[in-house]
Amino acid sequence: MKILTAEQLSEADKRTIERQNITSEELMERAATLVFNEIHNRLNGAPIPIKVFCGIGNNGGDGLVIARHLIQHGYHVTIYVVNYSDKRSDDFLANYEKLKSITNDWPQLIKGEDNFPEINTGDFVIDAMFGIGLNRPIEGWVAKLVGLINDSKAFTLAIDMPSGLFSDKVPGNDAAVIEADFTLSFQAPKLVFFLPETMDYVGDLQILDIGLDREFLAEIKAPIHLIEKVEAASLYKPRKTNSHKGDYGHVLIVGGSYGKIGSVLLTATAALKTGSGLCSLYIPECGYNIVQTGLPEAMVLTDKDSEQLTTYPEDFEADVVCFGMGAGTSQKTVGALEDLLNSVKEPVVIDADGLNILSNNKKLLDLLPKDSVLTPHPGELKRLIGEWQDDFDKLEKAKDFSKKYDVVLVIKGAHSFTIKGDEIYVNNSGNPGMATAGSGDVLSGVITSLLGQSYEPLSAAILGVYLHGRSGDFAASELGYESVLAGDIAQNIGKAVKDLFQSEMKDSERN
Ligand SMILES: NC(=O)C1=CN([C@@H]2O[C@H](COP(=O)(O)OP(=O)(O)OC[C@H]3O[C@@H](n4cnc5c(N)ncnc54)[C@H](O)[C@@H]3O)[C@@H](O)[C@H]2O)[C@H](O)CC1
Ligand SMILES: [K+]
Repeated sequence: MKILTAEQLSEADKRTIERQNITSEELMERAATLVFNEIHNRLNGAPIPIKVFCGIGNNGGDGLVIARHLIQHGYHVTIYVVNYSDKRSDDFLANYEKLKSITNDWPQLIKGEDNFPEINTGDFVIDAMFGIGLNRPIEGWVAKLVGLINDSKAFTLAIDMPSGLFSDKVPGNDAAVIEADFTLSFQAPKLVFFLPETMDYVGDLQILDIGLDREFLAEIKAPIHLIEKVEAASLYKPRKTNSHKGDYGHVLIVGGSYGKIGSVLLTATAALKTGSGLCSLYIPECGYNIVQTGLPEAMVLTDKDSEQLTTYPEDFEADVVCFGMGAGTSQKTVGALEDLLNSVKEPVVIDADGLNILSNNKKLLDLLPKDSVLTPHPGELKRLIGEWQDDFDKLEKAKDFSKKYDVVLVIKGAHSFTIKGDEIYVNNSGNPGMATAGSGDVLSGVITSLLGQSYEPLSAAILGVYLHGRSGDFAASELGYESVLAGDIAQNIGKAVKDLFQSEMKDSERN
């Protein structure tokens, strides 16, 4: 799904009005009615106090439409007009008028702190103050009202965007932003819903298809995509009936050191579970028995050093090589990576200590084969690309890095970001149970396996990240977040692959 900017959405709005020959008021009615349906489906007539806070623009107009439908269906609704300006939009005014025919309870006008209502924890708050039209931080008494809503701990549903959140920048420290429990957003997700600095304001997210012009949406150039099941499934390459293990790649996993042999075991397990035909490991001698016992399906070669990697087996023929997990950063292991990069011409996967070695020896970056996949977590990324001011700046620096070294970057996080040049793919599978030791080693194994199975590097990264998250979702639905171990993620890869072609999951599997 394309992630769009506020400008692109406003343009889509205009085109829709032209091409569908409808008024903007009709579009607002359509969008806000969909929101009402979602609320009604969930509340099912419950007599809880609903407080709708409407701005004076079109986000406020949406709020008025939602309130009208709620009142008509017998809900206990109080409407507040947050009068931060007297310049009301036409569609706001039209819907303000429409209220007259259905209720005698006129909206309460808030012009300052004196008009603030009491908000109780048990209230249901609808935030329709600002949407994509916010163009400067919320200030003064409106900011205080945002604080009052947040402090109330009332369940808060944000319409289109939590008020105070911009679509294209991170709000400053101490900025007033609604901390929504749920956000119902129109037509396309906005980037800030997925960035570490802003995602917490959004709560649970649902995108409503409000029927904006299909042709326009299909044509519009969007360098940022949200990756969900359909997008992941479109990358998948089915297996041929008439095939053998040689068709699915031979991966070589290079890593491990004394006390950290488990990492390579996890990577190798994940590679085999993702479908690699053959899996070999190159590890220090101390890991030989551990790997041979723990994973009989894998083949093992050992370095002459018993505790760390010092060389790379140059004439070993593998389809893809992965380097780094548990390897340590000793000078001898730097030499091993240098040997590897001097002998391998196909894209490699570099993770963990492999990334730390690259950060400490920047000249090695120039040896990376084109389209190699690097999978840093934020700490490793900082060492690679330097400090950033905020998440938008981070993405710019990451894009520059990807272009400079011609590599695919996977920035791991709650929503992992896969970056190649100017293209960004935001992953939407996974859960907090996956924040556990070895989870990244499993991811490297999945991506390496896909590369070995002839997936293009970018596709291998995007699909690998999605499958890894989805495997974690299956593990968490069975075990609970706290009990998910990295090995459980690897054990569920098969379910994640099968699930690519199954329709929506049952509620019991949802996290
Ligand atoms: N795009 C769609 O698919 C649809 C969107 N709808 C809704 O419309 C809003 C956007 O409405 P708009 O009137 O452009 O902006 P807002 O309501 O977000 O803001 C109103 C107005 O406020 C001024 N302003 C901006 N920042 C501040 C500030 N800090 N303090 C005071 N005033 C401020 C500015 O002039 C804005 O124009 C979208 O989010 C949807 O909810 C349609 O209803 C359906 C289709
Ligand atoms: K809002």
